[in-house]
Amino acid sequence: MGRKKGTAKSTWASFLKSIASFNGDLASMTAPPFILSKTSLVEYSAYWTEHPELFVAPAKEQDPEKRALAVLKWFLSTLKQQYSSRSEKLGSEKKPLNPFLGELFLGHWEHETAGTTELVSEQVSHHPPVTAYSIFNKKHGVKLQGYNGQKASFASMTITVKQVGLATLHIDAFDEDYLITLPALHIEGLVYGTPYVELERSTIIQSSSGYLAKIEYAGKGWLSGKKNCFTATLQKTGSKEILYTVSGQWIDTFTIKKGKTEVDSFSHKDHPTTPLNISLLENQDPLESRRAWAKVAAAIDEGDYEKTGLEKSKIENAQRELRKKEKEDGSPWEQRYFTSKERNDTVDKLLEVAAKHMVASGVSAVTLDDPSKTNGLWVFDEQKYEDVKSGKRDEVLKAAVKSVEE
Ligand SMILES: CCC(=O)OC[C@H](C)CC[C@H]1O[C@H]2C[C@H]3[C@@H]4CC=C5C[C@@H](O)CC[C@]5(C)[C@H]4CC[C@]3(C)[C@H]2[C@@H]1C
Repeated sequence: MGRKKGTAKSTWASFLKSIASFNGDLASMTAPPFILSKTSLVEYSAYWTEHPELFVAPAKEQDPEKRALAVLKWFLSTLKQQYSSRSEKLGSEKKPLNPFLGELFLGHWEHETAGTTELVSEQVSHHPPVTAYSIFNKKHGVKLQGYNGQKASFASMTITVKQVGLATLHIDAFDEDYLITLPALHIEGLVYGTPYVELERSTIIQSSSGYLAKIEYAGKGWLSGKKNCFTATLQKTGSKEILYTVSGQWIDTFTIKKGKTEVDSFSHKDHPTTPLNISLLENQDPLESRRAWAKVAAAIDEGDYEKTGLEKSKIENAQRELRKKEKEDGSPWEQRYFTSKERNDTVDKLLEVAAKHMVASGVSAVTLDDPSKTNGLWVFDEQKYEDVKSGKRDEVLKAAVKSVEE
């Protein structure tokens, strides 16, 4: 794009000055055009399963300890795509498009051994922005669902992001659940104009079968001056005995040890990701992300930032009109695939076991998000999903789409 180095430097410098007056709402930041990504945040749910073979591996483990280890290995394999794939593909972290309420991202992965893995991702809240997702592989009976939002702050030239939300994995064959908490992150490299994500503090995976994994994240100058490092341990509920330790870089290679013996390792260069299949734009529902943002994406590709702004404000104004109308009619927007609940006994039970286990096994507490304090828990509604598929909700959906398209 026709951007002279000089202008970029000055726009980036004025951008950094603007962040200093940051109010915590990432979406409201007007980032300079070259940092804008044409990808909407609603697409980020796909990063959980770009290695479907690892996602379904736990369902094949008869031994509960090895199953818990397989879940930890899958989780660790998702971090590179989640937090570093833009830097890798685009040269730096980018600012995603801020999804509108009801925005959808639907797709599926086809893998020779894992079979079909389906993705449903929906922007269930706009103020504050919350994305909910359900990813399931029927052949192996593995289901992941979760939701996330972000609380951001800015200090000493660094944007720090605390993630709000959580994920739960269910393995049908063993009727087993895993609670997964989300890492905090900060954006490094802002001053140099090449921002990238560094994860921080720690997260846990607590299984209903009584295994607790804890992952501690660290950046440069911690392990060996390398960035994006972590160490992880797997323990049995209440026991101080460490069953496995995992360490390395989540953007590259990590090894799994039982005591001093290396029993497994994972390296991204040996594990290419499986591409996600999504429908052609003309076959997509008007609320599907890439169809809805097509004009904005084209303007960003052309480097025509004026047109980008114009097309973006068209979508944003239509949304504001819609909210106003819903308020007048007293008919608030209805989420298509997800329902908000105050409590969910699976999550409550796992949060309780995790908290007890961390005390009993001397694991220093991590921030266990109590869902009720984070504007409710968003759960995938299988009935809503089947009704949409069977066409039972066509009338409702047509009305919703019509209101957006007007
Ligand atoms: C807003 C100021 C601005 O544009 O600064 C420019 C810089 C690109 C830094 C801010 C943006 O950095 C992006 C990184 C995004 C997170 C990356 C991965 C995930 C994991 C996923 O499962 C959930 C979403 C999450 C947490 C992304 C949230 C949004 C982040 C922080 C983008 C920032 C706007």
